[in-house]
Amino acid sequence: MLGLFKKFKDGFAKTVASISATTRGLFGGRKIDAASLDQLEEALYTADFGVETTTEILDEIRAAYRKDPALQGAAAAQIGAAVLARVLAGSEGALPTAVEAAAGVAGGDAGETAAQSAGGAGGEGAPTVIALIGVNGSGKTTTTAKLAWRLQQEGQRVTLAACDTFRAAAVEQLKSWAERLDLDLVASHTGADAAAVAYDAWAAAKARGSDTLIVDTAGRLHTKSNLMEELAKIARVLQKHDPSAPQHRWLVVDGSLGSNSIEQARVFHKHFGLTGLVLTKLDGTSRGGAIVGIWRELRLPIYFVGLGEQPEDLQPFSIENYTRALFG
Ligand SMILES: Nc1nc2c(ncn2[C@@H]2O[C@H](COP(=O)(O)OP(=O)(O)OP(=O)(O)O)[C@@H](O)[C@H]2O)c(=O)[nH]1
Repeated sequence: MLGLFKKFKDGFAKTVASISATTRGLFGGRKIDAASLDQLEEALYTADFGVETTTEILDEIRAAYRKDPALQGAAAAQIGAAVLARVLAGSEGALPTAVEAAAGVAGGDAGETAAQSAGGAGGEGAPTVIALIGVNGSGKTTTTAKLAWRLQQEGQRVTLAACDTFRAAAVEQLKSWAERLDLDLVASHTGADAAAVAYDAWAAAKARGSDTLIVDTAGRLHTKSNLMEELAKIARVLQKHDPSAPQHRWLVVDGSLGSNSIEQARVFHKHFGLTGLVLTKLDGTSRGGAIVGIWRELRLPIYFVGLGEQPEDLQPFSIENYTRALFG
C-alpha cells in the first residue's frame, strides 16, 4: 500500500508543489494565519480545483480557525483532505475482478448503465469489452497497453483491438506494446474499417477465452459528428456478438488540460453514453485539482489515472491516496 501511495505522491508532485510552494506555513505544521489561508485559496485555484471546491475547503478551514485561532497547519490540511474526500465520495471506479465478473458481481460504478447489468462484465464465456475513446493524443493507445498489462498481472487473459485505423502509426504503436508486454492483439491496416476490426477482435477474444477485450479507438475531436458516428458503429457491431457490449465506455482525458476537458467529456457523454473516465498525464501537470471539477460536474467514475509513461504508472484512482498526496 505504501508503494502505491508513493506512486500517487510522486505522480502528483507538480500539483502538490503548486499548492505547497505558496502555503509552506500551512503544510509545515506551524500555526496558520489569515495570510496563509489567502495563499492556500490562490494555490487551489491555480491547481484547478475550481470555485466550488476551493470555497468549500476554505470555508471549513476558516470556520475552524475562527473557533480556534491557534489552529495548526497540519490540522487545517486535515480539514482540507476531509472536504476533498467528501466531495469525491463515489468517484472511484472499480472493475470487477475476473472471478467476480464470472459470478456477475457488480463493480464500483456510481452511474451504472443498462449495458452493465451483468456487473460490467460480458455474458457467460464472453469477454468484457472496454472501449477507450477520446480526442487525439489524450493517451488512449498508451492507456490500452498499460491497462492490458495491469489486468494481465491480475491474472486476466486480455485481447487488444487496434481500432485506431486512422492515425498511421497507431497500429504499429500498439503492436510494439503488445510484443513488449506479450499481449494478444487483433489488428488490420491503416485505413481499415475500425468496426470490422472490433468485430473480428471480439470473436478472437472469445475463441481465446479472454476475460477482457480492450478496444483502442482513433482520436477524434468531439466537434466532428461523423467521427462520433464511427464510435457508435463500433458499439453496434460489437452488440451483434453481445448485446451488452461494450460494457465499459471510458473517455481518456488528458488531465493536464484541467477544467478545459469538461466540455469534451460532456459532448462524448452525450453521444456515446460514457461509463467512466481515465485521466492521463497527471504527472506532468500542476493542474491535478481538475479531477474534482470533472467528477463534480459529470459524476462519471474515475477508473484509472496515468501518472507516468511506464506500464505500472497507470493506477486505480484512489480518493485516499489522492487526498493524502495533496494534503499530506
Ligand atoms: N507523462 C505521461 N505521458 C503520457 C501518459 N499517458 C500517455 N502519455 C503520453 O502521451 C502521448 C500520447 O499518447 P497516445 O497513447 O499515443 O495517445 P492517443 O490518444 O492514442 O493518440 P491518437 O491516436 O492520436 O488519438 C504519448 O507520448 C504517451 O507516452 C501519462 O500518464 N503520463
